[in-house]
Amino acid sequence: MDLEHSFMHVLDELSGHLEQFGEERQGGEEGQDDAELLDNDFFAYPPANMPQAEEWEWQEWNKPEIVRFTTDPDRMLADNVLSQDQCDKLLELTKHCKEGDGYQRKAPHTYNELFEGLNILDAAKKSQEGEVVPELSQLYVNASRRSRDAIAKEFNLQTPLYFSYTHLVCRTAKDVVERRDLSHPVHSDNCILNEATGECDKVPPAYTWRDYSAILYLSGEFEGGDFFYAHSTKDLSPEETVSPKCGRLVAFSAGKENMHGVLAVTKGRRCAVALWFTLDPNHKEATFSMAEEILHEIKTVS
Ligand SMILES: O=C(O)CCC(=O)C(=O)O
Ligand SMILES: [Fe+2]
Repeated sequence: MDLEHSFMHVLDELSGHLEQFGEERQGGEEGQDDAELLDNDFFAYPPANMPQAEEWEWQEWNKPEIVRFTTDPDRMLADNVLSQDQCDKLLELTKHCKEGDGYQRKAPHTYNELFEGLNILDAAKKSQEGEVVPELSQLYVNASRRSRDAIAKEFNLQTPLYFSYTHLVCRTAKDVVERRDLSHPVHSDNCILNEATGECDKVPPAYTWRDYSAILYLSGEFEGGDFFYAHSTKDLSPEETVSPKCGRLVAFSAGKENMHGVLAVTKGRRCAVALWFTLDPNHKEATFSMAEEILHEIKTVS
């Protein structure tokens, strides 16, 4: 076992034991200093008094790198959250995305691109029906959890961060020569912007319970499609742009302090896992646990 793997092994054990609160931690590889491992580890989060993931397959995962903390404490960016192989597998899963999925109301996306999605429960159900290899849906779950844990740790959250909606999405350029539109107009994820006044009202039909948002990108093999933060609710021009690439996670608090959008995807297909989180247990995504249960059942039966 190399160092990275033995390290992950120790954490694997640890996560299992933390789950049963108060239980003594066991094991650790011979010759390694546990305290040091914990100090150095990106995933010493969540602390013992918070809910832990049930089955967490650490071994496959690289250690992510926080590459940039902008001057804004409400924003983070991490690379290496997924390996190339994991991105490729999730891209394989995007073949099951459905056009327009996830938007009952008028979708905000441009007509000049095809928008497709697959939510976490539909992915698990497809595995149950034998349409999708279970490993792919499990990877979708694990990648989402890993993103959630990274965000909670980096934003130093003291209460649990719950999934509120999880969506594997792709935006594919159509054959349109001149584009002046955005792939996704500037918006906030929990309030409705009134462009005339610059007010962003945190009232229904906005998803007012969303506290944090994240996008985990699966590739950079397309043209256009940069994510950007706008200056403010009154100046929607890009302040800071981020180019998607495999394993890059962008995350931010979901309010008006982080107005954001996506530049036009002018060529190719841009896929990502879009994640929204809440601190309010009443708005916890029930479908996430349902997906986990289905996948657990599949594993137990097979
Ligand atoms: O895909 C992205 O980079 C951002 C998408 C977004 O902001 C959203 O779906 O609310
Ligand atoms: Fe958004």
